[in-house]
Amino acid sequence: MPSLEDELFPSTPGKFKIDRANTMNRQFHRCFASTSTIRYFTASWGGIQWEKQIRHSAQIHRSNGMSVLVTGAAGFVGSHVSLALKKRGDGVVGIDNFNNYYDPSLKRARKYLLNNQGIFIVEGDINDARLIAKLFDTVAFTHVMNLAAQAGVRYAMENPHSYVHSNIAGLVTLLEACKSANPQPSVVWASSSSVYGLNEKVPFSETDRTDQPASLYAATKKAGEEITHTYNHIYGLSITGLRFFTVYGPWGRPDMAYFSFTRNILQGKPITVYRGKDRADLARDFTFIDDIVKGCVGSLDTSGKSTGSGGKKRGPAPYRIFNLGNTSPVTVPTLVSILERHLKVKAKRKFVDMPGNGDVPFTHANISLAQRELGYKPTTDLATGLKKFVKWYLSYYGYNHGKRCKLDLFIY
Ligand SMILES: O=C(O)[C@H]1O[C@H](OP(=O)(O)OP(=O)(O)OC[C@H]2O[C@@H](n3ccc(=O)[nH]c3=O)[C@H](O)[C@@H]2O)[C@H](O)[C@@H](O)[C@@H]1O
Repeated sequence: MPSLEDELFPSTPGKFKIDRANTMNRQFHRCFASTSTIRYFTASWGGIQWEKQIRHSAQIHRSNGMSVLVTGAAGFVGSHVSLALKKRGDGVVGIDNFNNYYDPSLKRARKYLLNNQGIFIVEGDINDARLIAKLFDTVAFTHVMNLAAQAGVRYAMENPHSYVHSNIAGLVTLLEACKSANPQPSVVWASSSSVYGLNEKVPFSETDRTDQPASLYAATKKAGEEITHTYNHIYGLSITGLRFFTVYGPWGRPDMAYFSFTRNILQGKPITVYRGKDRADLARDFTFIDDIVKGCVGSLDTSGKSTGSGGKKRGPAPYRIFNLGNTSPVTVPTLVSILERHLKVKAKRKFVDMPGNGDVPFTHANISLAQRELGYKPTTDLATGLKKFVKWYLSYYGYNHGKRCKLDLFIY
């Protein structure tokens, strides 16, 4: 029988001790920032004690291990990847700005779990060049896993500047630090399936055109692919960009459809199901978090070295882009039916024509390149993955046999 921690963080085989009482005592407040202003929390950093914690967290506990700076470490993918790396003995230091795009208490809960495993998360923004430089002064990171980003396709119409802030300006600040670091780290970062935009050729291959983004979000991710290319070309940074396909699972993002549908279904509220042209169902190549974690770790393991020093390229370095999908698209109405089955509650569907807000009708990944180069092989179908998500959701938000439990807020 799987342990509680395996259920909470299924991507991390083995035993982590988790304080059950504390991780359960949490209430959900809101989905994401209701105004167009994202709050970026600033925190103080530096000092002997702080540096000691960073070094301790970055310590490697296996031969040929790596020390990885994970940005967005309190985020969905970031927290899972950090734990998986730590678990196998790599050194991990996290950074996260804990913004309020969605309920920050969920990010705090993830941080709490990571802290319990000896992972230190710096509260700060990747736009803070002094902070990033300080981190590189303190630790010679072998790898950077950049998962800090402004996510969400439709929110880009509400708050376009937050996408430029994190996905472009923040990325450049981070790459500047990487290029100047000695030794330079290898960089793996999160792009998105949304770069395929209006591409109609299926399944989507890495060589397909990506010059027709349908949202500003997609445009900033595509810009990231071009920006990282220049750092590879000029400075010799080893770069791997991962095009994630609608990642879902336990500890996921409340702004995503599977998560908000679950909440509404349980609360007896209607859910809005978008439909495409001629009332066609929309479909996504939903990919389970454990599979994504394997793809991220495989990318770090095969990244190859950066070749620059003193800010100068000394030879060609790897530049790679991979699809990380499931190769098995599922329609949104089917997603809803699976949730109904797992929740044992009927959804109140409201069908609406897809608004022109950046959505694309379908995604479908060709993963043969990742399979060949990374040994990437997704193993979780949507029904199985959603079952794990629902189980986590019910325990995290304190549902008990259909009834909402009254729980205290957890104070960190
Ligand atoms: O893979 C990706 O590239 C992207 O996947 C997701 O974006 P999306 O696929 O739009 O995921 P959801 O927001 O969860 O939407 C899933 C599907 O549900 C539909 N949907 C969404 C919300 C809603 O209220 N109703 C509804 O039918 C959407 O149109 C879409 O077809 C993430 O939110 C992005 O951050 C990520 O980069």
